[in-house]
Amino acid sequence: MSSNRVVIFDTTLRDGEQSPGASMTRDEKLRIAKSLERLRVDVIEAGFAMASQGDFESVRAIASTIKDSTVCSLSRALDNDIDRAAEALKPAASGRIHTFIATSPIHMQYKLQMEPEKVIEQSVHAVKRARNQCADVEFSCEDAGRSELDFLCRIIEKAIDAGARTINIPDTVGYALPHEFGDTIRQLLERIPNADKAIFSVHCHNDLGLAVANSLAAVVNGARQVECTINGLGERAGNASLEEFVMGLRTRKDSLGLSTGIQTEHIVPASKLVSSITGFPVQPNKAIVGANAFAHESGIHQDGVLKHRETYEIIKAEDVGWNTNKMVLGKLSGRNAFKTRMEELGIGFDSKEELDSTFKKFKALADKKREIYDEDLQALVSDSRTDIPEVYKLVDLETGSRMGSSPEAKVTLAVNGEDNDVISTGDGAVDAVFKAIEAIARSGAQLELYNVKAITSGTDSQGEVTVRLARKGRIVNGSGADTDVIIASAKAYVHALNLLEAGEKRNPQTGPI
Ligand SMILES: CC(=O)SCCNC(=O)CCNC(=O)[C@H](O)C(C)(C)COP(=O)(O)OP(=O)(O)OC[C@H]1O[C@@H](n2cnc3c(N)ncnc32)[C@H](O)[C@@H]1OP(=O)(O)O
Ligand SMILES: CC(C)C(=O)C(=O)O
Ligand SMILES: [Mg+2]
Repeated sequence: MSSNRVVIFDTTLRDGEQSPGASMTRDEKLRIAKSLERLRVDVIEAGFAMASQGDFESVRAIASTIKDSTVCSLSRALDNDIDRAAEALKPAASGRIHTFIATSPIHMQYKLQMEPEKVIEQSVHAVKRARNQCADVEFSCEDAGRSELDFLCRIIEKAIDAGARTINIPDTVGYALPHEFGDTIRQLLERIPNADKAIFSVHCHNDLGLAVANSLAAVVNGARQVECTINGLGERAGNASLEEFVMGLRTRKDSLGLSTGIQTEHIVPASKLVSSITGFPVQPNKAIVGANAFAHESGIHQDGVLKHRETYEIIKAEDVGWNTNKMVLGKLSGRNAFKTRMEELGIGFDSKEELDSTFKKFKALADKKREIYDEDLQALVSDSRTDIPEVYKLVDLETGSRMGSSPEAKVTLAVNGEDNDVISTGDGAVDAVFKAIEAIARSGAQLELYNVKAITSGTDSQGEVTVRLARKGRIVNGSGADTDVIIASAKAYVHALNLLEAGEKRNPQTGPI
């Protein structure tokens, strides 16, 4: 392996599972392990064999199935733990025992209640015992981020002599700052005489949101394995996120000169699988795998991306497994994105004026509605393209409802350009509106059908109303759309009246117009 290659050690199934509420069954872990193998993760930490019979069986099942990644089990620096890990890993094509012990003064004194010399002695014993059963042994100095450098140098030198081939420096409580952590790695590599006999690894937690930054600082200073998890899952605030670290390295190869073996186009499917199995949703603005990571809503950005993608994107969505980037139409969008989306829907514009007037309607709708869907756009155009004379025009509408009394509607309807006001009551607000319109129009038409449909889901959805009116053997379907369903109903009724006036005929054989 080249010295510029960083080993990716995924611990979603071990540290990731330590996220409260993220525990996984054996079969779920196996599915995730297969997806990690597809990603070409170098090492999969499958669990902590000593933790429970279930975890032992998960490690064993993964060790029996996975062929292209090394399968690893965690163990304390205790004989029984190590033996249990070795037992679980027996079927592995390539297995690793990962043994650890805390090295910080606070952990040694209060948690382990052991003298530092005893910690060194127990580590050496543990590494040797692990090496007797497995060629690939990793040793971790838990809470290295708060350990004394001299002590780290001493214990690591002895662990390497005992046979550890990977030395992991965890920032267990996410305390380190990138410049400090990078410096620790550099000093360890410089000061430990046998450092060249092992790969130095880091395992960073995200308590200060610095896990990926610290991991990057570590590889810049010579670490060549990074422990991470899909979606940044892990104890407390989580571990360094695999997708962010890997894409950081890949995107900034110009500056870092380092690479991994990860097949990045499998990142998003892996993220979705982990999220669905654990029930931990991915926040929309999460880098790389969040739903908004490649979405553009504002007009200036959309225009830039449409002209040249790299103006606002440093990664191609397809490279990490999204189908494509996306333009989200909303009140901040501009003409270029609007026109492009309409063209994708097969809707062209004959003139700039037509584009401008439809765009104006789109902006008015977007002011009322948070997200505009394709169906909204289609409704917008069909509303504005029905080419009929406007004998009736809805000018204003006011409704009032109170429990225990009939709703009231005040409608202002222009007939051939002349405004008329009427107030009506009805069995419901819509009935009151229709009665008010009829009181002015006196169309003599029969209401044959009234239908409301939410064009999209959500309470801010546009309601699309269809009103079918019949008069003297003619039947017409009027339609109207609005985020206010009462207004949509009034628009649909008036549209139907105009269709009747336009004399569009019903062919009884072919159904309504
Ligand atoms: C930083 C990390 O992520 S470390 C990994 C954390 N993950 C887990 O703990 C999940 C799995 N853990 C478990 O299922 C259980 O804690 C077990 C099975 C490992 C141990 O359970 P128990 O025997 O009941 O011990 P308990 O969890 O209460 O306490 C841990 C013991 O291990 C000791 N210990 C902790 N780390 C180590 C270590 N690396 N090497 C040796 N002993 C250790 C503690 O000092 C304590 O010993 P004590 O009981 O003599 O005081
Ligand atoms: C067991 C070790 C590597 C760990 O998870 C930590 O220190 O955070
Ligand atoms: Mg950890």
